[in-house]
Amino acid sequence: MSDAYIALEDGSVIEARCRAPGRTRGELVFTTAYTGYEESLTDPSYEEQVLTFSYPLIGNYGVREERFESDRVHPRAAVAREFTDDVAAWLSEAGVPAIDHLDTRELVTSIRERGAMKCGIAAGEDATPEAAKAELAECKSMSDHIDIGKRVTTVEHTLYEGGGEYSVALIDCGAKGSIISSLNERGADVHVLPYDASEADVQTVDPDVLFISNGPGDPVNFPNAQSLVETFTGELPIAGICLGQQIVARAFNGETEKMAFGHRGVNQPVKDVQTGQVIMTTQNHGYTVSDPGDLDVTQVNVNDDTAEGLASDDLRIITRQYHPEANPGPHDSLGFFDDVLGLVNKGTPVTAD
Ligand SMILES: NC(=O)CC[C@H](N)C(=O)O
Repeated sequence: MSDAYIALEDGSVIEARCRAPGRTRGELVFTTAYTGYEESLTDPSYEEQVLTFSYPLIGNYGVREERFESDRVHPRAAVAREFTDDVAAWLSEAGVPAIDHLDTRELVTSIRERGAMKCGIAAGEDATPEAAKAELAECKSMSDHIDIGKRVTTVEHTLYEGGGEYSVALIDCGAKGSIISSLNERGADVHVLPYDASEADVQTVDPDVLFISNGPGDPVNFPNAQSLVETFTGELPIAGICLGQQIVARAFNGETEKMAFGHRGVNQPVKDVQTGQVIMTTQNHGYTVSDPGDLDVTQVNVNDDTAEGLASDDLRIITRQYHPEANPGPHDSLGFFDDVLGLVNKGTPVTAD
């Protein structure tokens, strides 16, 4: 008798071992990253998702809080071939179900073939296949989580000081901590503002840059951040990462769409359209910019040609679909933060009339 089950949208129910008990549901996604489980498990972009690690052994270098990207675990559950006791204890304490001892190669293959699926999990002494199926029956699609921003944003304006050379207003749609520290390290004070901050809230901090963070779910569900971009275009340089790129694109008449299974890993090759240079990037997204609207596509994914970087030189706008802050992952793209702050000294654009 197993003590854990995961029920998938394709009708299958897979037996597993309980490593942290509980019942839950979410969109089943996978990451191919072989390191960085602490960063991924605390990345707010995974809210409402169940994270499967394709790398088989998760936890082999322990659990250290200084590597966390936020103050809590965000995926609703975690799945691996084998979790170490450290990770199992951490997730148990956090109240986040974890299951292992299942064939994650098979699971990842079926996500690749069918696309990200809804799933239900039951783990613990009283777990049954029926309980996992009952969770699945309650699972909403990612786009239907219309209030997802509220669950991951800061409640109030918080200042992270970085020396005061620049001032950045970061609209927190579920920001990773290392975006803040990457800006702090370059001399920028970062004012983290709630995802529903008003135009006046932004004006109050008198920023040099408006920055839209990463975050979970469908960019359609972040209309306030989109209207801030529309309001401050031309007035301030604007930057965005991941969900931030998608929101900025939508503000410029662009479109976003859901991908089959998304990009989640630390070895996604990205090519700069102008220079032809390829860098390795960290990614975690299930939506993509299908139409850049009035912005230029400056970088593309080498595997599938999707938009990885957008810009408008005149309007001082620069975004990335991948995670330049890495954590986990290669540091090829840290220069993005220098480029963003470099926009400040370019001065206000001359508007054509
Ligand atoms: N990391 C992110 O910001 C994720 C963006 C968005 N939630 C997506 O899945 O595409």
